[in-house]
Amino acid sequence: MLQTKPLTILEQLNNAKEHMNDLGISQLMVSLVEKVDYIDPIQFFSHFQNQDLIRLFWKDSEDSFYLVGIDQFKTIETSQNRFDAIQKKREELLNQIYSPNGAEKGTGPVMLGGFSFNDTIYGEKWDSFNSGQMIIPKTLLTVNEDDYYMTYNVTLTENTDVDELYKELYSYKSRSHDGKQNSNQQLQSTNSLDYRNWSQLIEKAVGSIKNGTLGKVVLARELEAEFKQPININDVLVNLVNHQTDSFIYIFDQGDDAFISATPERLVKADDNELLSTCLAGTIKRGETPDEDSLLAHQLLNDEKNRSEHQYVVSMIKEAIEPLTYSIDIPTSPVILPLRSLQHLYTPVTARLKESQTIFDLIEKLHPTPALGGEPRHVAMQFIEENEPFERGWYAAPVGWVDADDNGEMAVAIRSALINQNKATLFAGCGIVEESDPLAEYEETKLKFTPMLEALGGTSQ
Ligand SMILES: C=C(O[C@H]1C=CC=C(C(=O)O)[C@@H]1O)C(=O)O
Ligand SMILES: [Mg+2]
Repeated sequence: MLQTKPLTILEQLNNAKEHMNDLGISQLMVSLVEKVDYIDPIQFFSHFQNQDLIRLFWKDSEDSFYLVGIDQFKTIETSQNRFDAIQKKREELLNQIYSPNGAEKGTGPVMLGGFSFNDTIYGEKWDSFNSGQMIIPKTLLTVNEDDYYMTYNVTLTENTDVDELYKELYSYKSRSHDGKQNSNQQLQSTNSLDYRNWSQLIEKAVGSIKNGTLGKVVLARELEAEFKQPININDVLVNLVNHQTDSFIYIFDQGDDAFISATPERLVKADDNELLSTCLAGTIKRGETPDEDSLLAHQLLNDEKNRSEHQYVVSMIKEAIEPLTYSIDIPTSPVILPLRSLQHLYTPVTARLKESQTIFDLIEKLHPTPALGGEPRHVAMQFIEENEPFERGWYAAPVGWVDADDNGEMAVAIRSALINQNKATLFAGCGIVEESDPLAEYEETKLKFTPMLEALGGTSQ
């Protein structure tokens, strides 16, 4: 077969301008894609610090797929009915964007963003976050295994000078960047819900479980940490990439406020009509030695309380997905997913989707799973809203990306932090079932704070 040479960006721009003239319109949004040589995604992200630009970062849990989005080309936001509203606005927007290159997965008018845990979001801390925020960046780097792509999203008008615009697209290459590192970050203080209040909260939940109102509920606490110097997001990213290798890494950096997560939990991945989801619930620490480690793993696999926490998630995901699929594959028992400082019970879910559902339909069905909310879902959500003494914001909510062909992936933003200057608010929660003991659950949240606290430069809690 005759292989045609891919068009250069300049050729694509000229073609798009011609296309616009042919259509007789005065303005056209265009998504241009080119295959490029190796670019380090972490360095690329870091390059744009201190430029007042929104920066978005995504790494998948296999360490094989990265997206780095810089600046906003188009942003869609919602304050209510978040999944449905975003999907409708997205469709409208995509219909107007001309993508002359049949795009590779994760290139072209890709949207990156996230949602809040609840349908609405409140509180000063979360002022610059909406209940749904998806962004098509101006410039996007896509790394898929060994393939590298740049996407440029632009608006052409009658007056656009294509040669000028072409130069502008590449101007980022010559901008200098501030590579200063805060290697000696020092934690000054931390503040979180004290144990007495925590244990009252857990006892209340266990009471509701015993009287049959609830099956399971996930309760969390926030930890406010203050550092000596402003937190350097680039440093945090490097720490997370180095230490949380089996996690998704997600950053939504708006300059003054950044939300960061290094989460092992996938909500949903849509790859053509193949669906992947993950049941992750049930936790124990890692051992100091390989022997202790496997003893702990064995203990976790055979622990009734943790198995019950896990089973709620498996049953709910199965029930939610089954009607949408031709076939679904869920192993009958979980395996261990070891992370750097803790290990989880893990059951992968694979399914073949019946018809093309958008990733937002799937999120709507799945969020929140009983790994983040509880069972029954509405009762658990209400219990959380009435009893947890803080606003979850984007904690435990879907974050990720979707391309124009509906390929995409959403993780659940646990092991996360909201960062503002020298302050960070960290979040960690745990699944409460009938056998839950407040002290053990408190220790579990401590374990879950550790990776992010260490990445921020602190070590103690
Ligand atoms: C809610 C969190 O973890 C969930 C995910 C894995 C294991 C969990 C657990 O064992 O309790 C939680 O359900 C969190 O880290 O904030
Ligand atoms: Mg647990």
